[in-house]
Amino acid sequence: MRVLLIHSDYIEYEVKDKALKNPEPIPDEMKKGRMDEVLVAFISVEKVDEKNPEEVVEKAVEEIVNVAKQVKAENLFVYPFAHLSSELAKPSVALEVLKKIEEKLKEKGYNVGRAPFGYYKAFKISCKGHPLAELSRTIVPEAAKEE
Ligand SMILES: Nc1ncnc2c1ncn2[C@@H]1O[C@H](CO)[C@@H](NC(=O)[C@@H](N)CO)[C@H]1O
Repeated sequence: MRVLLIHSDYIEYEVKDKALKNPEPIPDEMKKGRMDEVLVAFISVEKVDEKNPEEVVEKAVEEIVNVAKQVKAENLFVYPFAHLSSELAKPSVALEVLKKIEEKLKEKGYNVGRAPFGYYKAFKISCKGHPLAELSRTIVPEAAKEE
């Protein structure tokens, strides 16, 4: 899994078109979204993550919470982003992993938004530009490390 973390004044998105034959079904209110004072996590779920999705969910949540505490962000935004890797997991696994990350972050008390999965989206983001405002993480299941 590849994660790009951007501490932002805001992020906003608008769904434009289907990028998959069967994108995630979404209600009208999810076709546009905005979150302010937010730590945005652009996430590419990778093929290697299919070896242990539960483990990469736990590790991703830990990494995101770690950075959220450092930058004092209470709002988090999970953004499905298929452009951080050339070895992508299949969409069914990716969507489940992203939903689990969202769920577990909420369980930890954060306000969590998520952009719809399987669509082309226009988006605007305002990076805060401080030293910890742009970070990236690579997360792999332990099993993959032994190979
Ligand atoms: N392994 C994966 N990890 C993260 N997201 C993934 C994925 N496989 C499919 N998607 C989603 O389907 C859209 C088309 O690839 C993706 N759309 C995007 O990445 C938008 N930024 C438009 O390009 C994304 O919503």
